[in-house]
Formats: sequence, C-alpha cells, structure tokens
Amino acid sequence: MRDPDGLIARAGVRGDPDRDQHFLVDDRVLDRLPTYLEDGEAPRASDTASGDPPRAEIDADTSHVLEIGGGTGALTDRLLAVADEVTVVERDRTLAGFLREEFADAIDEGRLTVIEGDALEVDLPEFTASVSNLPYGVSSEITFQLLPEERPLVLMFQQEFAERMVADPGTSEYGRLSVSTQHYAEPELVETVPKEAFSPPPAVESAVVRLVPRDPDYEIDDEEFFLRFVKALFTQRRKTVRNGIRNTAHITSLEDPDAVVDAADEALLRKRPDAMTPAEFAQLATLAIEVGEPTA
Ligand SMILES: C[S@@+](CC[C@H](N)C(=O)[O-])C[C@H]1O[C@@H](n2cnc3c(N)ncnc32)[C@H](O)[C@@H]1O
Repeated sequence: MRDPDGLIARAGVRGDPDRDQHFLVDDRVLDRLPTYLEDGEAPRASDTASGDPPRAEIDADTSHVLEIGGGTGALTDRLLAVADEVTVVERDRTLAGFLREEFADAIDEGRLTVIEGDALEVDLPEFTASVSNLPYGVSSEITFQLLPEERPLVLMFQQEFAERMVADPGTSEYGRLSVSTQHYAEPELVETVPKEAFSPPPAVESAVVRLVPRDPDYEIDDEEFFLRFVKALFTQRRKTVRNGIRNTAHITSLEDPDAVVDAADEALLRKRPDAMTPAEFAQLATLAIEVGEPTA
C-alpha cells in the first residue's frame, strides 16, 4: 500500500483546514476502513469482546465503491485493493489533478474515475457502497444524500456528530440526527480516531460510523412529513410532546394541531421528544397526517 506521508509529499500540498483537508496518515486506521464493509466480524480498534451489542450483518457488494473527498489518495489506494471499481469525488483542483497522475494505471484499466467537483453538486454514479473520510463542513448534507440510496456506508465524522447519529432514546445525545439516521440505516460507531491520525490534525476527535441500510420497524406513508415532524418536535426539546405539537405548526404545516393532541395517546403526549422512540414518532406522525390537516 502507498505510504500516506509519501503521497502528501508527492502531491506537494499541506492540508488546508479551511477547506476541510485533514489527510489520514495512520496506516492502521487506513487499513481497517475497508474491512468494515465485510461481515460483522470485521476487526475494530477497541474490540472489547463483551458488552457490545451484536453488530448488524453486512457483506457489502464492493463492485463499485464511492469515495467522497479523495485528498491525496491514501484511502483511494486501499479501496482499489478491495473494490472492482472506485469513483472518487474531490473538489480541490490540485488534489484531483494529483489523483489522476498518481493513479493513472488504475484509470487506464477502467477501475478508477476521478470526478473533480463539489460532492453536493456533481452527479454521483450508481455505487454499491461508500467508504469516505468526509469533509466535516458538509458531512451532514453528504450523509443525507447518500443514506436514501440504501447502500452500506462507512464514514468518518467528528466524534460528537457520530455519537449523536447512533444515540438511543433517553440519552442526552439523542435527537433529530439520531431519528433521521436510524430511519434509513442501522448505525454503529465502530472506531474512534484520535486527532494525531490526521495531517494536519483536526480540532476534535473523530469516529467511524458504519451504516447498514434497513427498513425501519414502523410504517410511514409520507417520509418527508415524518422527518419534518421529528425536526419540529426537537426544536421544543424541553417541552412535552403535547406542547411541542401545538407550538410547531409553522414547521409541521399542520392546520389543526389541536386535533392531533385530542386524538393522541396521553402517555405519548406527556413525554419529551428525547424519550420518544422512532416508532413512537412514526405513530404520532401518522396520526398527524390523518387528523391534523397538513398543508404541505
Ligand atoms: C478529511 S479530507 C480526506 C482526504 C482523504 N480521503 C484522506 O482520508 O486522507 C476531505 C477531502 O474532501 C475534500 N472536499 C472538501 N469539501 C468537498 C466537497 N464539498 N466535495 C468534494 N470534496 C470535498 C477536501 O479537499 C479533502 O481532500
């Protein structure tokens, strides 16, 4: 495998934190990232043998792996070792040019495509899985662009963001991000990564989250309304759900929030949003669609 420091030296760049450029320089982390696409027994940094919940089954199709933010290609190199085909998106012109030179052989073989551009703007290809050390400034937008594609994802985030994605109801980290993420996939924080693993080091610790797509354990007819309803109630995090529904009609677009409150189960209305399971949000959202007259 290519040496990450050697790649940075050959590219002749220094990562610019203002452009979300923190290159992974720890070989062990780099080597582990693609393994999280394999079955549930993939090794992780802090395997503790006991206490961990069982992992989601995964055996990802690696025929076309997407990488967002290629940088100097240390991860691209590892992905080419396990995938039939890789597409990498990189916004920085110098870095995209370097990737084309450094990986000219893989490009000639038709195994690598380098797309120069903003991942939020370019047309992404059909992909079977993604492994990416995301640009943190846009990690949320990119993740919610990838999640509806229902493909296995292994993504690096700021640790605090990762903890909110995987949080359970009743914890202080649980919120809109947890419910929205878990609507699409089963997330698992598989590894925390110290700042020193990057050059230049970011301001905060990082964490790798594996997201295995799955259908939620509830049914919802209008996904857009469900996600808006969750967002609305979490703007009233300290209020009961009863008051939350009444106070957020401008977000939910409910014409008749009182009708929802009148029809809802009293036990749910007394809860605060951070104690509600995703299934309970779905139950209330379904009721809100039936009796609350949403206008959008
Ligand atoms: C955290 S670095 C990861 C680089 C490399 N994959 C690694 O692990 O060393 C994120 C990369 O994303 C690029 N980037 C930043 N914003 C981007 C965007 N909106 N679309 C595509 N790439 C972006 C940066 O130039 C940088 O190379």
